Amino acid sequence: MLRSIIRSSSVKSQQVKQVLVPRRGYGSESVPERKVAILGAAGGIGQPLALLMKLNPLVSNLALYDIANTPGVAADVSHINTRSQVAGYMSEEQLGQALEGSDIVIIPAGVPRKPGMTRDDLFNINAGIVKSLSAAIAKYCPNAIVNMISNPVNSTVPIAAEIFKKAGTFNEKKLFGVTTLDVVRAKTFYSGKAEVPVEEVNVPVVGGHAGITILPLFSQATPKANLRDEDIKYLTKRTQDGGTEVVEAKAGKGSATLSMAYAGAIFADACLKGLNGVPDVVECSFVQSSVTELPFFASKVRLGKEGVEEVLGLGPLSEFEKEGLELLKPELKASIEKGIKFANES
Ligand SMILES: NC(=O)C1=CN([C@@H]2O[C@H](COP(=O)(O)OP(=O)(O)OC[C@H]3O[C@@H](n4cnc5c(N)ncnc54)[C@H](O)[C@@H]3O)[C@@H](O)[C@H]2O)C=CC1
Ligand SMILES: O=C([O-])CC(=O)C(=O)O
Repeated sequence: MLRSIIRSSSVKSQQVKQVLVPRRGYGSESVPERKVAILGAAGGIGQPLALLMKLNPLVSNLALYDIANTPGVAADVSHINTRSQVAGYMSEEQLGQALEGSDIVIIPAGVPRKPGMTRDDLFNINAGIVKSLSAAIAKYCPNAIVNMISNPVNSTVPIAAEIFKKAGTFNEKKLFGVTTLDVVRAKTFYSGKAEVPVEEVNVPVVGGHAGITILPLFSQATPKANLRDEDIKYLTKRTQDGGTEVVEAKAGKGSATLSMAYAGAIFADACLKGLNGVPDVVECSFVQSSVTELPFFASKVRLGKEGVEEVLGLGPLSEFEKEGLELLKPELKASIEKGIKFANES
């Protein structure tokens, strides 16, 4: 069995060291060493995400962990001539090594949906996976930022929070549910309808990451466009059903992987920039929140050296968005409570 750790070259000390890395677009100022671990790195999301993180000049060490197939993925990615050292880890006894010294842990481990399933239908399998990975994070890299991709995000983030609380390591500034794909979709769909250049579009998406809990705020979308109410309704529904659109198109072969890897890489890059002290890095994410009465909620978050610097409010909402907000609360509350209960009972 392939159990050996694959390294492109030996992984250096995990201490944060300042090194001079001149990169186009990043200036030639010193860039600290940053270790990023991906758990579930050999999966549909994990592989392209590993590729994209290997291309990120802010990463110095890339640890790829999965229960199967990581040596091949790590060997493959490690040949790319970019800054980071790549190491592959497989089997539970190597999980500690994969995690140690990590600044950011990205978790796309778990099963994806098939047609006809909701994200909550994944709870029975993925809740246990997230629970055991969170326990390992608490043990081996308690100060790392965690980017949770595994579904149902509305429950897996509360599970991780409870496991960290039990271990005495919970830091609400460092736990993020990745909802960036909802923003990516909202931007793409808005650009098409509003006929504005997609690279200029900004749309906040708040709430959670499942069905009606996904609430895009098209009233705040820029560049402004005078869309009709029926267009806003259509865009909202399409954003909420974006995941299902891909699940159905893949017809049993999984859910969004490539667009998710892109979204995961965008969000991890934002976290790295925040850690490195780049000012005004703002992304939407599902975090511990007092923006509503719910304990976790997705909204715009300013990222800084300690993770969350500020959870931003919702801003002015249209009547349609206010209705959507009230409609989503019971479902999101139930999903959060389900996660908390699971973490504390099992
Ligand atoms: N947050 C979001 O916006 C999105 C979340 N997802 C979710 O991401 C998750 C992964 O999706 P895919 O990559 O398409 O699935 P996949 O089945 O292709 O890959 C999952 C990987 O996780 C690994 N894995 C399973 N148990 C593990 C464990 N205990 N430790 C480490 N690795 C483990 C598997 O070996 C596999 O390689 C699913 O739960 C999916 O619903 C998918 C798309 C968007
Ligand atoms: O829909 C799914 O199951 C995967 C997902 O979260 C998404 O694509 O937004």
